[in-house]
Amino acid sequence: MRLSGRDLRCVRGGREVFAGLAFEASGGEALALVGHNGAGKTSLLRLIAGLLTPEAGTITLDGGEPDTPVAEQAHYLGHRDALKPSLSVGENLGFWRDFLGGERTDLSAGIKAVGLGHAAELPAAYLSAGQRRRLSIARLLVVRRPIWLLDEPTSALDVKGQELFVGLMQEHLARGGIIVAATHTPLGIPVREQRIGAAT
Ligand SMILES: Nc1ncnc2c1ncn2[C@@H]1O[C@H](COP(=O)(O)OP(=O)(O)OP(=O)(O)O)[C@@H](O)[C@H]1O
Repeated sequence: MRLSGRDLRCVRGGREVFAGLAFEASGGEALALVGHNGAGKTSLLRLIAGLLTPEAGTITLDGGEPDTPVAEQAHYLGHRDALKPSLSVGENLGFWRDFLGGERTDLSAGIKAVGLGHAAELPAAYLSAGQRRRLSIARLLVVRRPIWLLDEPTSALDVKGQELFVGLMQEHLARGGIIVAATHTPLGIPVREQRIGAAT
């Protein structure tokens, strides 16, 4: 499997963020997008996730589902944890599983995998920042998609949470998955760096 972008141009608020951008990531590989604040790392993740439309260029996934858009073969873990505060941890995860079209599998394994087994019944409104992030990460586990798009994924995670997430990323890569991450800090796994924008 290979995810690639060719000659991508991104414009936001009438301003060109980048142009002529190319990238490539193969199955089992993690690509770390690096660059200064405002260089366009989040914008590139959002282009791949189908949340922004490129002004030019193409994004393709060779070896994926040919009739399914790339965006629907990717998970996007953004800055904000999209949770419904009045729903419990388990209900939030169930909502996402159904929304993302996953099979109606047991959610408890996903909840336990991110260390939230003790909080499954708790409303999301009561979760700490790190717990919210853990719940968002559980989404990646309950619906399997080959591409993980991660925007500063370890922010808010404590050391234990970071170690746990490293293990989950390693498992994803070992299954032939692809990770593209925007990060200012090391991810904790081997990565290939892709610079966005000029070095400063
Ligand atoms: N909704 C928006 N409307 C207009 N411009 C935007 C919008 N969102 C982002 N931008 C601009 O697009 C540019 C790229 O932003 P982006 O968030 O992709 O950068 P980044 O490399 O992820 O930065 P950081 O390291 O600070 O997270 C910035 O100049 C930003 O101001």
